Amino acid sequence: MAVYTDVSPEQLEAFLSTYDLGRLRAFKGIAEGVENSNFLLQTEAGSFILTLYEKRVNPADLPFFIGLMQHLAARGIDCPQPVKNREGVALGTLAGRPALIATFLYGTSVRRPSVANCAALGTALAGLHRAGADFTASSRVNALSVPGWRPLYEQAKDRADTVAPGLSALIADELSVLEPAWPSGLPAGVIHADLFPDNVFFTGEELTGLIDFYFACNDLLAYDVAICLNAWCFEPDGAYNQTKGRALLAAYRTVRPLSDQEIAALPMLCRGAALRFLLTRLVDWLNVPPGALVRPHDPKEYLRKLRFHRSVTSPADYGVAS
Ligand SMILES: Nc1ncnc2c1ncn2[C@@H]1O[C@H](COP(=O)(O)OP(=O)(O)O)[C@@H](O)[C@H]1O
Ligand SMILES: N[C@@H](CCOP(=O)(O)O)C(=O)O
Repeated sequence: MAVYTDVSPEQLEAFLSTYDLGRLRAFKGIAEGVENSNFLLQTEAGSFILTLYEKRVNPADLPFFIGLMQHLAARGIDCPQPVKNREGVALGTLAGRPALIATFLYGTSVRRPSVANCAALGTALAGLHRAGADFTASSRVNALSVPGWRPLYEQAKDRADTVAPGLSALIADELSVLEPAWPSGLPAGVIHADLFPDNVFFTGEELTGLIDFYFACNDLLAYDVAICLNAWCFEPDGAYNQTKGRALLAAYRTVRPLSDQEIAALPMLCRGAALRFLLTRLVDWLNVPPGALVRPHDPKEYLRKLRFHRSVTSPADYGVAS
């Protein structure tokens, strides 16, 4: 569950009184999510999401995340729109935490994405990349790109083999391949960087919302595509589903073409994306605080994906032709 900070009705009423959202009708904590405390608010003006930012979010990054959501929403992307208080300010403080009220998005996330869901995701991802192209008000370095991986490995290497035999050596080998060969010079811009199925809402087959922009940053656009191929196109048995990959990539390319260089780099980018999530999951898995209510994500899922990418010989294996 993800409510780390309790908020009393009195605190919330006082906070809400600085907004033009009417009186509070109801509020409840949201169990999903792992990073921040989220609440569903019902006020006289409708439904909203209240987020209290917890320890892993750097307050210095909040203007980037909030500015980005405002920018994307203004360009027609279905993402949470930060709500400003009567003084025109979106970011406030509640229960000692930085706090944001944002618009509520309708729809539900899918557990097992279909081919049609993958295609819709590809279209939405390319739309997000295009809409973010002129977001220049601020920028954010991707702390979880190549330079961030080795420090994570250092934290995990001594105990990695308790998760899977040989894992420590395999990660060391990956780092020695990826660090010197990581693509450069590809088109870059704002990426979501965590557009997993739990962060995408559908109503039927229609994609109705993208949420959780708290890993967004400036990085290679094709790296975001690689993150999504990893998150959307593998089956529960660990097999890559080329039909889903083909649908995702083809839909993406109808909105934002991929260059030959980006396509050629896909195998390396997919490997890197798998390693990035393997590493963060591994560190979290090995450091679950006693009594924690949040269940860490399984690092072995990303180990299986990484093994697939190591066996890839051509971008065509992902369902794309250059
Ligand atoms: N704007 C929104 N509209 C509707 N539901 C939302 C919205 N933002 C968050 N949620 C709900 O809150 C849950 C957790 O949000 P998320 O941003 O993924 O949290 P975390 O960053 O803590 O992982 C989501 O799974 C969703 O159910
Ligand atoms: N998507 C990441 C974990 C981040 O969780 P989120 O709830 O903030 O999307 C993973 O699967 O490892």
